[in-house]
Amino acid sequence: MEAGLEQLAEAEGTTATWLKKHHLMYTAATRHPLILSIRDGSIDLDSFKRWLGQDYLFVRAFVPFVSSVLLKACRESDNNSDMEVLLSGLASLNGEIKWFKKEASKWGVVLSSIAPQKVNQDYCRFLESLMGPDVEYTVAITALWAIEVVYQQSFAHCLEEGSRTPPELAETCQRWGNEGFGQYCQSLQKITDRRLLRATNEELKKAEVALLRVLEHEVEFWNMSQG
Ligand SMILES: Cc1ncc(CNC=O)c(N)n1
Repeated sequence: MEAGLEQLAEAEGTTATWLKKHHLMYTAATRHPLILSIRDGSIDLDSFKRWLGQDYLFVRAFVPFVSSVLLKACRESDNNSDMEVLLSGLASLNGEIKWFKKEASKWGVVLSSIAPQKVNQDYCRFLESLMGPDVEYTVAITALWAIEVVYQQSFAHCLEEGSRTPPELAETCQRWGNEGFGQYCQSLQKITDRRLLRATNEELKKAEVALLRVLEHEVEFWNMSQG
């Protein structure tokens, strides 16, 4: 088993069980050819720029989604530290949007003229479907954890020993591959596992489906960026 998966499995929570059960999908999302091409230095820079522009639009749509999870936590959570974890995640998106703008200008990507591609629209629509008051906190936080952990595991892979990530892409990999973001993902995973322990069978089903949908959307997002 890979080091990343082993680490996640240590907690032995429901999320770890699901990642093992769906390891093919999980690996497809976290070891996508686009990520492997960053890691081995063969990345086509047009793919990177396409990803950058589309991901900026995604992150703008991601902000209201994270806010909606924060709102659910405030209303439904049995543990008041959840709010602090989610608030820190929301706050870091402020710096992230600024970073996208700076990074785009560095690469000559004009963000104002980028239209979302269909795959991106579909993913954003999926986020919207999770924002309603009818969606349980447990289901929404499962999706949020999955979205974040895919990026954390993908970009951390590009920073591991032996990777040949081009220096001009190091900052991008650091953004999601850094230790702090890893801790944030672990906090989300702990919250998710705690909620899943108390979930009804129906909620468990919905949460597992949400995880799978996230993994599918993430694979599609990388595919779209590769062109
Ligand atoms: C498509 C996608 N998935 C996950 C993330 C990571 N979350 C926030 O930045 C992201 N930026 N884009």
